[in-house]
Amino acid sequence: MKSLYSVAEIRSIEHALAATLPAGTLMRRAGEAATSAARDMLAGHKVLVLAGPGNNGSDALEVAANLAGPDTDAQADVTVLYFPGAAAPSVETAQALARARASKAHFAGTLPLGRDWSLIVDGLFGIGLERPLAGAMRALVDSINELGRPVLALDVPSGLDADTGAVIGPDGVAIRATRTITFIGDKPGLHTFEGRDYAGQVQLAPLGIDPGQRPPAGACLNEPALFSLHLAPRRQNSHKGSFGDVAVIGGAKGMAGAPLLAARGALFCGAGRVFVAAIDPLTAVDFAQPEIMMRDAQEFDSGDGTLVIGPGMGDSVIAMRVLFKALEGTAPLVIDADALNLIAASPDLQGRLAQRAAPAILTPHPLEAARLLGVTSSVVQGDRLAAARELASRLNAVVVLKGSGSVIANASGAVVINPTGNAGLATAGSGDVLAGICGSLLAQGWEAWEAALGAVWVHGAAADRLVAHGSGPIGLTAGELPLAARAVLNALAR
Ligand SMILES: NC(=O)C1=CN([C@@H]2O[C@H](COP(=O)(O)OP(=O)(O)OC[C@H]3O[C@@H](n4cnc5c(N)ncnc54)[C@H](O)[C@@H]3O)[C@@H](O)[C@H]2O)[C@@H](O)CC1
Ligand SMILES: Nc1ncnc2c1ncn2[C@@H]1O[C@H](COP(=O)(O)OP(=O)(O)O)[C@@H](O)[C@H]1O
Ligand SMILES: [K+]
Repeated sequence: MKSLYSVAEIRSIEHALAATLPAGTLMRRAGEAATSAARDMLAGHKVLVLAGPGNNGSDALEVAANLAGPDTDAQADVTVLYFPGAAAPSVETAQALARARASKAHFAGTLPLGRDWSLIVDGLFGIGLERPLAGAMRALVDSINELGRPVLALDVPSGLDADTGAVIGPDGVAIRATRTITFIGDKPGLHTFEGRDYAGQVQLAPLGIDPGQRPPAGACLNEPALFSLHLAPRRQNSHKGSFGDVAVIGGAKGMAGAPLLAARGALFCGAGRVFVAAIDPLTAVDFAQPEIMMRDAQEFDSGDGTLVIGPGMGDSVIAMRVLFKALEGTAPLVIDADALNLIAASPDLQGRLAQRAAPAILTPHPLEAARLLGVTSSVVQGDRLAAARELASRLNAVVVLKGSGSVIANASGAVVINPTGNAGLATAGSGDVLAGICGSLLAQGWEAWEAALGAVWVHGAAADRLVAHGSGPIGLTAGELPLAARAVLNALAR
C-alpha cells in the first residue's frame, strides 16, 4: 500500500524513532538521499541551495556540503542562501551549518543575479511551515519560480501545506518544484489540489525506516491492487445478463449530451445493457451509439439495475420526483451533478440518502461538495480530505471529490487519493463519463468502494493514455474517454 502520512503522523513516527536512533541520524540520511536525487537531476555544475531556519534548512545544508565537497575537484559549484531564524539553531542545524561552511560552497546574502543555475535545491521549509511566506522569502520564491530552472524540493515544496496540498495563503506563494524528495513517508498534500502542480515528480526516501516501524497511515494513494479483487478476465460462458443493467437518469431539455456521455462510459466499461431515461426525451435513438436504449424517465422502471442519476437532469419538478423515487428504491446508485444539488437543497433527501441500505457513490466536484456541506468551495478545496471524509460519513456513501488528485472516502473513514488523470479532463462532460464508469462497475457486481476506486483510476488513466498518444491535454474531449477507458480496463483485467 502506498501510504500517505499527515504531518501529525510523521511527527509521531519521528518522536518514536528519536528514542532509538542517535541524534542527527535522520537528518544525515535525508541529506544523503537528497544529494543522490540532486546528482541524478544535475546536468551542469551550478547549484543554488536555499536553506531555511529549521530542519528542512539543515537537510539543505547537508546537501550543499555533500555536493560541494571539501576537495577542489568536487563536481558542483554550490551557492548557499541561508536564512537563520531568530532563535539559536539546534545542535543538528549547527553541525550541518559547520559542515557546509567547511565545504567549498559559497554563502551569499542575496540571490546572485545572472547565474544560469543547473539546479536549485529548495530547503526553505518542510512540514514545519506555520504561516504564509512573507517579505524577502516571498520575493525570493517568486524570483525562483520565474527563473524556470530545475528545482528539487526537500520533503515538501516550501509554501505548500503537506496535509492539504493548499499553498498557504491567502494569496500565498510556494516553490514550483520539478521533483520533490519526501522523507520517511509520502504526504497527501503532494498529490491533491495544488500539490500536483507544485511538487512535480514525487520520490519517497524512507530513510532506512522499514514499513513495519511505521503505524498505519490515515490515507493512501490509489493503485490497481486496491480494487484488483474485482478484475478478472470474462468467462466464456457469459451473457449480457451477467454484466448488469445501467440506467442513466438525466437529460433535461438542452442537456441531452450529459446522460449520453455517462451511458457511453457505462457501455464501454462493460455493462451488459445500458439505458438513458431522459427527463425530456428528445430522441428515440442515439445514432452514434445505437446500443443505448432510450426511455422516458417518468415511465421508466429500472428493476434491480444500477442507476446513475443526475447528469444534465436539471431541477424541475419531474427531476425532483424521479430523484425521490430513486432514493426510495433499493437500486445501487451513482449520484452526480444536478441530483447532488437537489439533495444539497433538501435536508429530507439527505436524511433519506443516509438511511438507505443499498450502495451509493456520490461524485461531487468541489462546488457540489460545498453545497452539500453548506460551505464555500474554497473551504472544501482548503482541506479536500476532510471534506470528502465528512460527506461520506454524513451521507453514508462512498464519495469521490473530483479535481486534480480526486479524493475517495467512505463512511468508515477510509481515504484514498487518485494519482491518474491530467488537466485534459478539465473539459465539459468528463465528469458524466466518470459517473457512467462508476455505474458500470457497480452493475458488474463490484462493491461500491472498489467500484469508485476502479472507476476513478480507469477514468484518469484513460486521459493519460490519450495524452500519451497526442490527443490532449489541450482539446481532449469527454467523448474520447469511453474508448480509452475500455482499453485501460481490459489491460488491467488481463
Ligand atoms: N520528521 C523527521 O523526522 C525528519 C525531518 N526532517 C526535516 O525536517 C523538516 C521539519 O523541520 P522543522 O520542524 O524544523 O520545520 P521546518 O524546517 O519546515 O521549518 C520550521 C521553522 O521555520 C519557521 N517558520 C515556519 N513557517 C515560517 C514562515 N512562513 N516564515 C518564516 N519562518 C517560518 C518556524 O518557526 C521554524 O523555525 C522536514 O520537513 C524535513 O525536511 C529530515 O531531516 C528527516 C527527518
Ligand atoms: N486538472 C485536472 N486534473 C485531473 N483531473 C481533473 C482535472 N480537472 C477535472 N478533472 C476530472 O475531470 C472530471 C470533471 O468532472 P466535472 O467537474 O463534473 O465536469 P462535468 O460536469 O463537465 O462533466 C472529474 O473526474 C475530475 O476529477
Ligand atoms: K522544502
